[in-house]
Amino acid sequence: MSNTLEQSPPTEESETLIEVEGLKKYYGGEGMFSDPPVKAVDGVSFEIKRGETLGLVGESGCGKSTLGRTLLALEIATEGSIIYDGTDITGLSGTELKEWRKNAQMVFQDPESSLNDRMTVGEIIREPLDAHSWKTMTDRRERVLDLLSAVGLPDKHYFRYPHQFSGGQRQRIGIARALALEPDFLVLDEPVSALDVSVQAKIIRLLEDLQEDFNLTYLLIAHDLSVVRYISDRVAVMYLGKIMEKGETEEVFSNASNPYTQSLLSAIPEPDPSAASQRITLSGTPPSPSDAPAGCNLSTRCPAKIRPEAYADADRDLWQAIERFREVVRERARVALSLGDRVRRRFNRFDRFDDIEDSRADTFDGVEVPERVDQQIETAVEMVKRGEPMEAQQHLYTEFASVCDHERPEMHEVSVSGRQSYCHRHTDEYEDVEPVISRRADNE
Ligand SMILES: Nc1ncnc2c1ncn2[C@@H]1O[C@H](COP(=O)(O)OP(=O)(O)OP(=O)(O)O)[C@@H](O)[C@H]1O
Repeated sequence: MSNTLEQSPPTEESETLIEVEGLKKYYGGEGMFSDPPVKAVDGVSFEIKRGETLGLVGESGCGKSTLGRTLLALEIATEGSIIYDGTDITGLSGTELKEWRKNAQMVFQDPESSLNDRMTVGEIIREPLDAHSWKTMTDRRERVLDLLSAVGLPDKHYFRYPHQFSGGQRQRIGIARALALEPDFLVLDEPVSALDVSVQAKIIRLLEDLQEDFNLTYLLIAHDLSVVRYISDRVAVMYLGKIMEKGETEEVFSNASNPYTQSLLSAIPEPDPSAASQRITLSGTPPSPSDAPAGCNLSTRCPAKIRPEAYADADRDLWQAIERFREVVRERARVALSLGDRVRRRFNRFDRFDDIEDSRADTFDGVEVPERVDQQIETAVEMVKRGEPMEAQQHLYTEFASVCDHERPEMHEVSVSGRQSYCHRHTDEYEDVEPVISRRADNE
């Protein structure tokens, strides 16, 4: 690589480049009569050290891209701080923000749509330099040529158009453009997931080489856990806007502590079928980020959920049916009743929720239901039928809820290297995650 790409001489630097504290990004919900906000990122804290790669994993919709965009100040944080090299960037605006933006760039998932097909490759890579009036036109042209060579593309591509290239080449162009202003930090948002497997390996190698050459710091967002494991120094696992576990990559992959991480990792196919490990499934579907549970975010699906004393030894199928039924009632409680509904309710003529009987039959089909449970369910069903689903929800909550439903866990340190996990079970008061999950898998 030529001298024009050299970084400025090292100054006295702290080891941490980015420190995020209590960061939230909510969409909507500001108006008095508006729907509740979408809590895409809901209070996350972590740091990224200079020159390292932090992998960010989690199911689709858990808030990874929003977090990445907020770190680049492409979204305005709702709350919390992002200290970048000593400066809180959530307070920047105008020229200060424009100036700061040189430091941090994004590489997008889809090289098909992220490049402007009407511009030549040279213009695409040069655009950020033009926007920042970087040096002279001749310097800019030279820099683009250096960047092309840095990402493994020949000079002759300068005057071609993106549609003339393969997916891998287009991603190289995207990377060159992201590097144009000599950033220290890149958010790589699914940088290889749209590419063929053979091309993926080459792009990953390129990203590694560039990181070393320019001492780059990466946040790597990816759903392919093997890519994350390969390239990341540390990993953060997200679920419904929260970080559930974070720590050194190998530790998280080989010895996860959080029930969510364990479930996510158990879905990776085992290369050696004889060593088949247990698949840990989460029940139900993820709640909406505009209606997250009040306690632990995972409480509606957790395979290691703490149960109230009276149900500690309940059969797994029975417990899952109870949780599912609570979800059914919760859904009914979300339905806004019309004026007519409310009048009918007043005159005991309300029948809109009579189908709750069918839902109950479906949910408990084939499950042996003890009398105590049956009575509680019956009371709740009657309440729902009367048009009082919120009361039914509260009734079930009183009988079946635990600390997981009503209290947010804390981040607990779970290893000597400082790995942290967000779960009530990491306190002395409760049994550890592991034995609970395996006992429940054996159906107790
Ligand atoms: N501009 C927006 N306005 C409203 N809601 C949004 C906006 N952007 C994202 N969301 C919502 O925020 C939540 C998190 O979305 P986000 O794209 O960050 O998740 P993700 O983990 O990156 O998902 P994926 O892996 O599918 O890209 C989703 O429920 C999404 O619908």
